[in-house]
Amino acid sequence: MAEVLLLSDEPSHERLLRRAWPYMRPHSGRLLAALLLSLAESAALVALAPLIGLAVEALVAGDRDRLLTAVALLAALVVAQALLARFAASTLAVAGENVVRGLRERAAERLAEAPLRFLEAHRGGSLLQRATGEIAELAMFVREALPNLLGVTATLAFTIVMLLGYSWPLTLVVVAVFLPPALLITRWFARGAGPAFGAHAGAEATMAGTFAETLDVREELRAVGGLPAWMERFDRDNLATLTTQRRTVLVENRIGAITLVEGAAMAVLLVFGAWLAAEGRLSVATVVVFVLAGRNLFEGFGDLSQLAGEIQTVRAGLARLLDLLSAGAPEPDGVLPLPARGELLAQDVTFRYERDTEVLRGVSVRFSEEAHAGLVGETGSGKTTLSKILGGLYPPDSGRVTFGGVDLREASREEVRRRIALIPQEVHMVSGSVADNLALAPGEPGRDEMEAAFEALGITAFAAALPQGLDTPADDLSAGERQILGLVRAVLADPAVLILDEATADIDPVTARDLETALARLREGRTLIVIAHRPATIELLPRLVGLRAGVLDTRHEN
Ligand SMILES: Nc1ncnc2c1ncn2[C@@H]1O[C@H](COP(=O)(O)OP(=O)(O)OP(=O)(O)O)[C@@H](O)[C@H]1O
Repeated sequence: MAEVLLLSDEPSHERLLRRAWPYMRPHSGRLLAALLLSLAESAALVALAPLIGLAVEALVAGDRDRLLTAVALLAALVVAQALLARFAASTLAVAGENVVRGLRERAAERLAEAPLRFLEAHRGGSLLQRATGEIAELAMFVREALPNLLGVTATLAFTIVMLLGYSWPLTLVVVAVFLPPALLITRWFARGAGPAFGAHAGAEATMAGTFAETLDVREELRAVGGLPAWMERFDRDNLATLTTQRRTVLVENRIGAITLVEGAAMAVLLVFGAWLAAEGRLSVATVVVFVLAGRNLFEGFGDLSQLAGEIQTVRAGLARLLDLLSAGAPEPDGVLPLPARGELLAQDVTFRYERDTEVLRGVSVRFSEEAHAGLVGETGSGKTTLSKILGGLYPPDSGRVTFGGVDLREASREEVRRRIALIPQEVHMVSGSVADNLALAPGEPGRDEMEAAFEALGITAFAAALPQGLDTPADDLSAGERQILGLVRAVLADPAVLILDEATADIDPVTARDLETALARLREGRTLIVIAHRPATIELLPRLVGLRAGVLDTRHEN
């Protein structure tokens, strides 16, 4: 099987920032401005304590002028700090939201362009969770926690530098009492956090997958009475989510131990500071500065630890999102043009959806220009798979498919779509009107072209009978009507080859006639390959290609 990169349930958290940088680079100017504003805000916050110290000194010395100056500066600094905090937060939020928007666009692009095998290998809901849930988490973090994170980190660094300037022995004692145990606790937290938060994100994605599947298989579940068994499975997924969440709470609680260390460090600061002051080695004002700044220090570290839980959640989400962005890379597009008409040839094609099960083995078949043929065989023999490979939707694992002598893998996807139209048994419509769906044809045709296509296929009566014409909601159409629209969409692209998986769903006689009329017109001057289920269709085809358990069945060669 062609290698498909699979998403990991708990992707690596290594070098996350470096891996995310390409998505941040376009907004680096604003991010830098936000960083500078944040640094300025932190500097203003840290400067409050020394200013209060100055005021205390002036008060003790009875110096009224100095006291007034210190108070005026304090007032100015408080206002400046508040303004800077506001600007920093809003600039960072805008920059962060732009980064998140870019990530969202890339994720949507990836899902739209990812190799079909990649999409098939994963549950739709879990991919959706990565592309939406993880991004929503990231957006929330950017808006609410990131400004705080930057501010607190800078405040901590500035506070330590400032305190060293006042009294390095007292600073060292405080740092020595506080920092080692606080760091040990943080490490203890971080060690458990990666796996705990990663497992929780994985469990949530599994549950999202089950949720999405519930909607996909709703009719089958009700028809076979499978709801109780399905709900049991959902309950299991739900319980797994709860269990992993409990683990994250336990890990988060580890960080609470820092408050004990905070208390001990403050006590040491007071006792040692008072002793130094009593010895005359420190002024009372300096002790006041230490007590005020010490609070900044401890609270800042406490805030950082609180944020650590959110950081871990967002790291797990970011890792899963980056995993999606790197794993779901589209197959490289070819560059060669395809001739307007030509022979379609499969040579020794082998294909597996999953490892070890060969669905097609050494299939070689030739469809000359304008040939009409039917693909027949028992259910599961590989007809649909061969049609998708002939249509260039999946590359074969070995062998090749050529059109007009050009390997489809080397041709541009756009050219392949224009030359070979594939109409599946069940044509899915996107939400919107008939016109919205026809507009998906190559070249984005307008309404005039759509009407001309109905006429060319001889089914203007079909178009006229649609309740709201081209504005009829596509959801309201039957399987047969959707397949007719598939043919109309095909004629809009004017393909050289038409591959039709004949609808097996019950089609009313009027729709069946319209379908036959459209097909009869459409086949003129083109290669037509029909996966034929109805004897009436098989009879009309001059050649049959048979498949049996993934190999050509020569009994049908005529
Ligand atoms: N997306 C898929 N992932 C894994 N296996 C698949 C997938 N699609 C088809 N298969 C398997 O490949 C084999 C061939 O399926 P395929 O649909 O090509 O047969 P078919 O002849 O078209 O059958 P039918 O007439 O019922 O549509 C079957 O065993 C099927 O279970």
